[in-house]
Amino acid sequence: MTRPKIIGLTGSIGMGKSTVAAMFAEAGIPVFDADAEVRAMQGPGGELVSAIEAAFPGSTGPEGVDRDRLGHQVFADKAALARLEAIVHPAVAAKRAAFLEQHHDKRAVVFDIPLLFERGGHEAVDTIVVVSAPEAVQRARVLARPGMTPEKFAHIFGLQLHDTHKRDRAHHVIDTGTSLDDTRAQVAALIAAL
Ligand SMILES: CC(C)(COP(=O)(O)OP(=O)(O)OC[C@H]1O[C@@H](n2cnc3c(N)ncnc32)[C@H](O)[C@@H]1O)[C@@H](O)C(=O)NCCC(=O)NCCS
Ligand SMILES: Nc1ncnc2c1ncn2[C@@H]1O[C@H](COP(=O)(O)OP(=O)(O)OP(=O)(O)O)[C@@H](O)[C@H]1O
Repeated sequence: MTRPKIIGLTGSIGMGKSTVAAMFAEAGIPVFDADAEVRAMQGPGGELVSAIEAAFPGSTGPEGVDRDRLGHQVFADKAALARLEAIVHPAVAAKRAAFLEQHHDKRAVVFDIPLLFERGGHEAVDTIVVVSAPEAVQRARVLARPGMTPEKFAHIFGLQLHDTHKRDRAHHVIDTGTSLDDTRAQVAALIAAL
């Protein structure tokens, strides 16, 4: 059976992955958004809410998981983060398989996966695209987000494979340190080349 070419899209915090994923979607390529799937499953009535409440008592409410609160708890505690990942990642993998099934007749799809290198999965894609920007740009973008602090950024930064290593292992790098138009042109050129 033929299947679509799978483009694995990844990049560290604030590098512009979601923005670039939206550019692929605009170009007509279906995008599996791992973060969005997680948010939906953690949202009101979401399928992971009760398992997360059981593992992290008090972390959920009528609106589902309180992500800010849970984030503060797990980003500074590797064992707690591993427990959360053990709940979340198998559910994401199931959604990804269903997405692939749904788009089995397409020529290409994008898997937007923040932790593609860190948690494996890069073997399961046909080509790896890393979004990257200078560290100062990354830092400025992230610190401009509501609720972000230098400490939280430092914790998350330390949990992720360094951008240099991601770029070394990429088949293609999209530079987001420039203008949005320039980035969109890079995405268009990449789609044409693939
Ligand atoms: C802990 C949670 C609730 C915090 O949510 P919050 O909205 O505050 O942060 P957000 O999800 O936007 O993440 C902020 C940054 O941290 C990164 N990040 C998220 N989870 C992880 C992780 N397990 N390891 C390393 N970095 C991570 C994201 O890629 C992003 O760059 C949420 O990140 C979560 O449920 N994480 C576990 C699931 C997971 O691994 N998701 C990412 C891949 S699917
Ligand atoms: N050339 C560019 N390419 C991509 N993003 C850009 C560019 N110039 C500015 N930005 C801005 O940088 C921010 C990147 O955020 P985005 O949510 O896409 O990052 P992310 O890598 O998905 O983050 P996270 O991993 O934390 O979820 C956006 O606010 C976007 O508008």
